[in-house]
Amino acid sequence: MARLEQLALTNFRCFEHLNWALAPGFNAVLGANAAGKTAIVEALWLLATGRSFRTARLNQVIRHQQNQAVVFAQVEGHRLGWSRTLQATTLRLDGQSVDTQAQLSKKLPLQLLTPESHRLLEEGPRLRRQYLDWGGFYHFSDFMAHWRPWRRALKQRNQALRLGQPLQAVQVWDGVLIQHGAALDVLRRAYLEEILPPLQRFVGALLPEVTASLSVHYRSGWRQGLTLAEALQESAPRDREQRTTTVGPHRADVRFRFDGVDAEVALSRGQQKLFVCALLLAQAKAFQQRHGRPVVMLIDDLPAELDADHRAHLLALLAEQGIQHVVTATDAALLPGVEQANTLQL
Ligand SMILES: Nc1ncnc2c1ncn2[C@@H]1O[C@H](COP(=O)(O)OP(=O)(O)OP(=O)(O)O)[C@@H](O)[C@H]1O
Repeated sequence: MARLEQLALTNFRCFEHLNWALAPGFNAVLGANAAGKTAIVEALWLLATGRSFRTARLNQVIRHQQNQAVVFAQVEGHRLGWSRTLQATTLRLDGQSVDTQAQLSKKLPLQLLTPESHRLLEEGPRLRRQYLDWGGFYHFSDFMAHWRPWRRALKQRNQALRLGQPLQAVQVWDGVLIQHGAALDVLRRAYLEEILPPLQRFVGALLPEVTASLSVHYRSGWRQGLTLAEALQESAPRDREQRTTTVGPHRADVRFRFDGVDAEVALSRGQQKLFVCALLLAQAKAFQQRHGRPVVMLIDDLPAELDADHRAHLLALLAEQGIQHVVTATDAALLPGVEQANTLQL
């Protein structure tokens, strides 16, 4: 069972030292405002993804007047470490330095729900692509073998366009871009097809009052009916004019509709949050089916915008799916079933 066993923080945000042993199921973090609940969720997310959902400037996580923040976790016996000095980030796995974030991410499949999670539906496609690529990364062993060269080629091509280099210097990247970009598109489509049945089931369970039928609309990032090669050919004059690559998997999107109406319009804010839960649970299910072990789910400020019944329902679903979860709240009374949880009181 995928299990986060221990978390230790040193000079991370408001914590000088924190050491917490986690339980396999329900873990609750309780504390007043500014006690550091979100900091705990942030630390785990940093370890698993290399990114903070609060800031792009990672130095901010270093405790004031200190010069290094360290996050350590034990996951299924593996020791994962992330540390940040004012100059650099260092990653460690089982005592050895590692070069890529992906090596840590593979060991700690985390999902995150925060009071901002409805942005997945409301904002532009970037977060929805991240959602898709979280899936691709864990679901297909060759995903990174396509993603890395594709991303590098895209960066170089955009650089050539930005510098106004001759057509030849731009198109020299097209072969790699097309080969790996088209492969990514196939994987993203395949992943969506796989998560649709569990998504429909979880929507039924969490939003029983919604009778409208759900449909998923994927867009590759280039005009339908064209291959990526044809689309790049067609967009060449526009790319030169805009000095960037205007078509490709970096422009992909996926939209969710209920009876043809976009989810962010058809659903209330609370329902949107539950729908995002269903999206995460569908991924968790696909992960479990593929790897035979569950993900770990982080829920920061569960009470925000969910009423008591829906909170209870969501927690029951997580328990039923065998998903280890870390849930924060200001008050124990807001977390149904908290008596059975492993609780960290800040
Ligand atoms: N680099 C830092 N060094 C020291 N303290 C910090 C640092 N960054 C943030 N803090 C403090 O850490 C505290 C914890 O904030 P955090 O947002 O994690 O708390 P929280 O329990 O999630 O609060 P809320 O319930 O209000 O969302 C805040 O008081 C903040 O000012």
